[in-house]
Amino acid sequence: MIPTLVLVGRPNVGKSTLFNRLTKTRDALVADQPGLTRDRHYGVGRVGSRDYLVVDTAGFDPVAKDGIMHEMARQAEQAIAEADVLLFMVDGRNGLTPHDQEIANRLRRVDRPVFLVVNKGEGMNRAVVGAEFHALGLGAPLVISAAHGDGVHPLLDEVFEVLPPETPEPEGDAPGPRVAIVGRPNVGKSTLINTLLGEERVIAFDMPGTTRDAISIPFSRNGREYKLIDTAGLRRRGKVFEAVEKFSVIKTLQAIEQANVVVLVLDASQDVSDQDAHIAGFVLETGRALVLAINKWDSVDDYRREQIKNDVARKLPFLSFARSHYVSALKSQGIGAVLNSVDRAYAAAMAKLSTPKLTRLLQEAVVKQAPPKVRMFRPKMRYAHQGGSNPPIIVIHGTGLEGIPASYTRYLERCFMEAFKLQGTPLRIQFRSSTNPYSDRK
Ligand SMILES: Nc1nc2c(ncn2[C@@H]2O[C@H](COP(=O)(O)OP(=O)(O)OP(=O)(O)O)[C@@H](O)[C@H]2O)c(=O)[nH]1
Ligand SMILES: Nc1nc2c(ncn2[C@@H]2O[C@H](COP(=O)(O)OP(=O)(O)OP(=O)(O)O)[C@@H](O)[C@H]2O)c(=O)[nH]1
Repeated sequence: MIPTLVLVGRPNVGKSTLFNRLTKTRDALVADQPGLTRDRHYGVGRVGSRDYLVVDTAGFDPVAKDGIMHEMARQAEQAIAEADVLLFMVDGRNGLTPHDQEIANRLRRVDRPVFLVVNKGEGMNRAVVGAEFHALGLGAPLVISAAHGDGVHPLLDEVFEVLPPETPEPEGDAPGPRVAIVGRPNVGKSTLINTLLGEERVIAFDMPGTTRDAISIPFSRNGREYKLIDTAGLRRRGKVFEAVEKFSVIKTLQAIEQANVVVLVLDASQDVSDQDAHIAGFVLETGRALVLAINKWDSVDDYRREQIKNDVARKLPFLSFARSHYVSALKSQGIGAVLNSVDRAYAAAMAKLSTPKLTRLLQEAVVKQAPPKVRMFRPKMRYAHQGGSNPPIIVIHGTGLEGIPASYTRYLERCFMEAFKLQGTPLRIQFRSSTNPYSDRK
């Protein structure tokens, strides 16, 4: 399971600066997508081969009793409860404040590793800056500069030191794609899961009391196998499944990370909300294959149906690669079609793209439309090969590729998607430029 790092600290200590730095690595993989707004509080990052989730609990105030501050505190509490590691940030220039003390008191009761991170330490003597924070009783202060990046890698090294080593995917246990059913509260996820699992043969199911970070539930339908990733701690009660935990953004994001294919459930009776858009944006960032299920179709009239179709197209334009289905989880309508699209999206996500075909398509695409000149030079693309699956990654080699605009990258994406008929998965293009223009002339 992807580990979760949660940033806490009073306002202005530099949490969002560190958040941006910790999530920059993976962001860079997603070409600028029109309409995509990122959730500034949840992100993914990678160091070496390890992925992690980062949560910024901006505005966390442990003493707020009501109002918006109270609501934010509640969310921060949930994040703290679900964290694998807490990064408690303080401001090395401002020194220790009573507010820091309060947060420290709260964090001392947490049974998870807490790292005391002293920010804004650039150009200062680390031992001196850190000294007064020893008094917080949260271990040795780690002095960093989030703005400049100093000390951030050593911090991550220490974090990964205390985390359990990466467990390989439990492959081989059951065949078929891992599917995550996600969406904001009340859109009908549990109903959909019950429709899927209730009717179908559930091959095996772990009963209560099993591990916290289980579990995928294998099931089969029409002779095909799937593994449903459990986002809410499902428990079987009689014939139906019940979620033991309430909606959790962190669990949702972890499920997306673990999935091969995500089914994003939207509620046809409601407009697309920021929360829908943020979950959708996260799916795109992780590169998972995607199917849209617009649920509660039974409850809306024709006028509303047109409205919601337009709303989805307008607010989630970056999901146009995914197939949409209009379903009723309650009445079990349209569910088979969703699973057919899951199969297709999975096949596309895992497609094998041959080097000769990729290179030929690349050359054809360039002939049809050459990349724009960057300063004086026209980028030269020589060949392409596949660099990964789920999402398929196409690596293009050549010279002068650094300045290729996102719009041209999207043009190439479209060419490849059409030629290989890749429906339901995003595609990533990476450029490898040789600095020496002669080096790859054989
Ligand atoms: N000198 C210095 N300033 C920094 C550093 N990191 C952040 N800052 C500055 O500190 C201020 C607050 O940074 P933010 O990242 O917005 O702080 P925050 O903790 O997210 O604040 P809230 O969103 O209010 O919770 C900004 O003006 C940053 O430019 C650093 O490493 N050194
Ligand atoms: N009319 C109609 N109602 C539905 C449909 N699917 C779900 N509902 C209703 O929507 C409500 C929420 O459904 P849930 O399945 O609990 O939604 P959820 O997304 O799991 O909600 P959380 O557990 O809060 O995340 C319930 O009252 C369902 O009966 C549908 O296809 N049509």
